[in-house]
Amino acid sequence: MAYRKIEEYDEDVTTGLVKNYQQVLHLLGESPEREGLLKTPERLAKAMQFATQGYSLDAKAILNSAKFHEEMNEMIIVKDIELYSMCEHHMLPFFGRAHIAYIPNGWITGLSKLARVVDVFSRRLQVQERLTTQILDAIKETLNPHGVAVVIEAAHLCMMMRGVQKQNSVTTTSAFSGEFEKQTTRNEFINLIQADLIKRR
Ligand SMILES: Nc1nc2c(ncn2[C@@H]2O[C@H](COP(=O)(O)OP(=O)(O)OP(=O)(O)O)[C@@H](O)[C@H]2O)c(=O)[nH]1
Ligand SMILES: [Zn+2]
Repeated sequence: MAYRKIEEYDEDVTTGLVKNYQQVLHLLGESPEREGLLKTPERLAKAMQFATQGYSLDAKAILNSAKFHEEMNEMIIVKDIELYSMCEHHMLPFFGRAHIAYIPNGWITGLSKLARVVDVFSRRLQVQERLTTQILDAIKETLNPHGVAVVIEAAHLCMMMRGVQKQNSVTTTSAFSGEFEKQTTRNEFINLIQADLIKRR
């Protein structure tokens, strides 16, 4: 199933998580019975299922669901796709933006599908490096383009609110295939994602 309505939370998973989160609250010195916390285990159970729904989504099915034949051989870029993921080491959020480009080879996909693929792989326990290559591989394997480029810039809460406590560091990861392994193509992509052609808010 390519799409899943997020209202459909798994009852068994929710029940299991609720029990465990009650215990977590207790171990952290809280009273799960106090008014403000009564529904917190259930809310958290649903929030975590939302944040990990990517496991049940199929990136290739999503890209294939709007795959069109088109003779176009220029670079297509969708940039500034916001993403929220969780690092697999601390289960704390990391968030930022993905920039994706590909050069078609007879097939294009719906632009929104590229953003959906970012969600499919973000909504899991991740490291930023793997997130970057998984997005690239899904596009490469589905569209067989002349090349794919993915750049992700993100801030990691595990480096901000705890641990090394650096508030301003940004991590950039990139993955390139095919034509984007050439310096000139890569530079064109980098220049275009840095350009502000449309004035934003
Ligand atoms: N490569 C990579 N590392 C990440 C990512 N997210 C978090 N980390 C790092 O995972 C590492 C885990 O290191 P450990 O030493 O096992 O954990 P820790 O004792 O909590 O480390 P500190 O965060 O340095 O306090 C840390 O250096 C994190 O910054 C990611 O997306 N990619
Ligand atoms: Zn972390």
